[in-house]
Amino acid sequence: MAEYGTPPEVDRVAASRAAVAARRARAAVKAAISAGERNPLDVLRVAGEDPASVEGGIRVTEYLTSIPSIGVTKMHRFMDELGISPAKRLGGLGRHQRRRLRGFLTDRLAAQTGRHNRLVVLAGPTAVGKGTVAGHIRTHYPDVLLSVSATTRAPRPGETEGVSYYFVDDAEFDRLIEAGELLEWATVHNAHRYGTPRGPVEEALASGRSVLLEIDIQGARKVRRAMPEASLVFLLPPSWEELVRRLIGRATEDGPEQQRRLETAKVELAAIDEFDFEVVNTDVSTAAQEVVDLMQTRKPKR
Ligand SMILES: Nc1ncnc2c1ncn2[C@@H]1O[C@H](COP(=O)(O)OP(=O)(O)OP(=O)(O)O)[C@@H](O)[C@H]1O
Ligand SMILES: Nc1nc2c(ncn2[C@@H]2O[C@H](COP(=O)(O)O)[C@@H](O)[C@H]2O)c(=O)[nH]1
Repeated sequence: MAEYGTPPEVDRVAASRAAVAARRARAAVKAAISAGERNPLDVLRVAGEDPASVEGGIRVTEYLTSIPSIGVTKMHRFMDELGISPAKRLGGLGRHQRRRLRGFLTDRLAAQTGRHNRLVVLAGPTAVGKGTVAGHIRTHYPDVLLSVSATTRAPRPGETEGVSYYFVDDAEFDRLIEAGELLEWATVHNAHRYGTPRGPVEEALASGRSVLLEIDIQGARKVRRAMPEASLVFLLPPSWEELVRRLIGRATEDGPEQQRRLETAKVELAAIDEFDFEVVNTDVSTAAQEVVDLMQTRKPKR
């Protein structure tokens, strides 16, 4: 039977039905954005992760005009400013275009709600200095809440319960997950579980305080899903050699664990395009200042 194939008109009917279904699905997403039922930043995230998705098929022009308060005239101006061709679909944007569009919308939504990048996620490869930069912020910028994570790993010498981490056993970590008490959690370096307690973060944000999460990249992705308006900052080392030097110099892991972490670091560095901002940690206080600048109520530098 195979040599007979499908009659061309059957193919045409199937293709036109699929096109109608896709058009309807795109219209439904746009209607949900207009009605405020879907966060435009989340739609952009889905399109970036899967260009073949319904979200990926929406034209940028239609996407912008589905956002309340953006009419056709403003849309054309924004497209010019962002350097995006009117023919582009969300799933076809280059990484710089997607970042520019995301930054533009984050600032715009923040200006409308009066809330500016209050939740900042600091992530990056092992030993780049996330903990050091976050600690500097805790000491020098007391207005910022540095979230204290729960972890199943054992305390290291000098670490304090409730300041460094909440050190819990597996049963308690399971309970936290089941009770919905974690905003995100992940198994890091294939070893221990780490999670962000939801309560303190939500309370601080509700009271207008800025919050900093120092977490791994899987966690950053989960926060992006849960809170699309969060700003994701990727902390970079000045060089790969310096990263290795910092990991070995810290001497908190044995040789095989250092090797495992460096393998993970290579994968993590490849995720940089998913982030809104990059900060190079050459000098701790300069890097900390750059991160804090992203939380200020003025328009941040992108
Ligand atoms: N700007 C810097 N210049 C030189 N050394 C630094 C700098 N920032 C951090 N370090 C050092 O690098 C080492 C790693 O830093 P830190 O433990 O903060 O990294 P991390 O990113 O939190 O690591 P992990 O993800 O593995 O927990 C530490 O010894 C720290 O003192
Ligand atoms: N997803 C999450 N990752 C977290 C959290 N708290 C810390 N971390 C990350 O774990 C590694 C290892 O930390 P270490 O203290 O054992 O060296 C590091 O990359 C942290 O950023 C969290 O709540 N969620």
